[in-house]
Amino acid sequence: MGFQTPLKLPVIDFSKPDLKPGSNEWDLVKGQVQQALQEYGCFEALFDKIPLHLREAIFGSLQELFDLPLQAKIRNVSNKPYHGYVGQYPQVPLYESMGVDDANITEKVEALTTTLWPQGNSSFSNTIQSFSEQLSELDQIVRRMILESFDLEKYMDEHMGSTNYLLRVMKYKGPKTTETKLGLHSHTDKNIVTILYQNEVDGLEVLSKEGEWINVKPSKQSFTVMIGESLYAWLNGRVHAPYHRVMMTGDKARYSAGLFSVPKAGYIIKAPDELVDEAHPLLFKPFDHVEFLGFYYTEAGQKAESALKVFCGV
Ligand SMILES: O=C(O)CCC(=O)C(=O)O
Ligand SMILES: [Fe+2]
Repeated sequence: MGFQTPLKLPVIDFSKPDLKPGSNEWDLVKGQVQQALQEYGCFEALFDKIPLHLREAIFGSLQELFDLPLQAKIRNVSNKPYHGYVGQYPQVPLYESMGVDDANITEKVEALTTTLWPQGNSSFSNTIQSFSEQLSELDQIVRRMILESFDLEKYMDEHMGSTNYLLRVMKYKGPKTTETKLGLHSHTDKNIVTILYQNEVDGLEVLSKEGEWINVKPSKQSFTVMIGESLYAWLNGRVHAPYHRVMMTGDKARYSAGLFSVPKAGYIIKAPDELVDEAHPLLFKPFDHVEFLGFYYTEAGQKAESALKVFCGV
């Protein structure tokens, strides 16, 4: 029995100062992105555009938020599942999360902040908004690179304009045991691109195509970029949307923040003709993401191995 090196996600550096569309640097990184997304659907991104003080402030804000009394947290309600406050679920007792819709838009974040803190909390709203806005730049760089990789430049404006940003922030209590406990069950994301940022407590695991769980151990400067099923469908299967889960040990709480680019209601996700041919038959009929989510959260949707296939598979 040989010693096996644990699998690791690819690391891609977006910190180069001359990372501009058309530059050699850009094309180099673009190739790495395409390869990582075909193989893993996920990679670790070094991205230094978010100042250190903001990266540190985000965890203070998360702690302050989750320390609020339950009566305050449940005031954040949403008609979309997982966009409001989620917690106290018996299946995942360690997990708690709060969604901030349109987290890059000041007025939206301020309105939610006032719901949670009627007296206001400008440091919270500023931190959440700035973090989301600055991180959305990485989402846009990655998506621009993906579209270029598949020669889909002509869809760039439509694609970029078809999404909103949801910031979902998470707290996983430490289970205070030595054995590992489930923090968040295995799932694929349903959106376009997800970018995760976490405190020093690891726990995220991503399933490789070969069926092995990869422990994600990002550095302090790193973000984890992951493909969701809506992008997988739009690209007619050209990139992978990986299963992932959170497993917790020890007594320290894990805080994480995920910036999700989410297709707008009413926008029909339809694979471009350029990506459909004999070798690549159409995988999914055109669909509305919000209608798909509606199905995903029904009993049939939760039971299905692939809710998307059941909902609109060809
Ligand atoms: O907390 C994490 O790192 C992962 C969260 C996640 O997978 C999700 O919210 O979809
Ligand atoms: Fe996820």
